[in-house]
Amino acid sequence: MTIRVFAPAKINLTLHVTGQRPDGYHLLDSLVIFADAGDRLTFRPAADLSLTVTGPRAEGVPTDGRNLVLKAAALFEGEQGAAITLDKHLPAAAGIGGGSSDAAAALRGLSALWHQPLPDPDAVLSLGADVPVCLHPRAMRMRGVGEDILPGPVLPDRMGILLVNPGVEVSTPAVFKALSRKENPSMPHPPGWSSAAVMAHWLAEQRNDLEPPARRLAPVIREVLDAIAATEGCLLARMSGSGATCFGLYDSRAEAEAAARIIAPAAPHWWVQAASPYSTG
Ligand SMILES: C[C@@](CO)(OP(=O)(O)O)[C@H](O)COP(=O)(O)OP(=O)(O)OC[C@H]1O[C@@H](n2ccc(N)nc2=O)[C@H](O)[C@@H]1O
Ligand SMILES: Nc1ncnc2c1ncn2[C@@H]1O[C@H](COP(=O)(O)OP(=O)(O)O)[C@@H](O)[C@H]1O
Repeated sequence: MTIRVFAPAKINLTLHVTGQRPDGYHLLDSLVIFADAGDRLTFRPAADLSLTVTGPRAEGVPTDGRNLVLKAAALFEGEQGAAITLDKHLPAAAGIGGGSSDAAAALRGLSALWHQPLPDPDAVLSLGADVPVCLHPRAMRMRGVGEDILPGPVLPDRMGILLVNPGVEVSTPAVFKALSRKENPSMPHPPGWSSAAVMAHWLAEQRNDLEPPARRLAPVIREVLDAIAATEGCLLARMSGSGATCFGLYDSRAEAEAAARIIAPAAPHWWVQAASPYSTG
């Protein structure tokens, strides 16, 4: 028996930082979607627990107990075996939740393999603020420090996404620390949208509050945003999470793919990926 779980890239279409808790964690209000670009995990029965990391973005990803996949496995009752393979396609520490999405995929895969319920919500949150939302890979509104999640709006039938990462790792705590103003307005209720253009118009009124501090720490983010914004048909260019990955929105996947064909050869060291929204339905 082999269980396969896809771990899609997370995109913060908006990221409003609305306050800070006494323990230092920030309060967020974020519209999150997922892309059909991501990592692939397989789970097979085995006497011992093991993790093998493969794929084009495997380099530098920990294979020991620091890997969020093994941290997720440790939340289940008892010591059980599984041979886990993580086929890594997403850049790490990139603001698109690669590790968090892997952790959520591991929770789902091991729950099925071991016939155990998912760990309780506090345990899931202890893996990372992004892990609860990654357990529900569809349009979601995320609040609190990441634990308060509810279904988001229905996305337009047709839209294209471009993801671009300049290969610079940005530390999430460092970006939060560099944020000058912690109390910013929350996001209005996201309505449904009839098209990607109408959606982008609404999103343009919203913000990623982590973009200015991330740009100060990694000025190349400005170049990435400019490159995306200059492509034909780009409706919105913004950074995701704490960066440095930025996204572009387009009316169709074909337009996102055309933009990727412009940017990739001009910046061979950047990770450039066209995608569509991912949804488990
Ligand atoms: C900023 C976001 C937005 O979706 O995305 P990424 O840039 O990581 O993709 C997330 O909140 C990140 O989630 P995640 O990466 O799981 O965070 P954690 O491991 O729990 O926390 C890393 C560090 O970020 C800071 N942190 C994180 C979440 C939060 N609500 N407030 C914070 O201040 C803390 O300094 C914490 O030590
Ligand atoms: N499965 C994993 N994939 C990627 N990084 C991981 C994984 N498990 C642990 N890590 C560690 O987590 C850190 C943050 O990775 P990631 O979740 O991809 O970033 P972000 O939170 O910015 O989206 C990395 O620096 C890496 O060392």
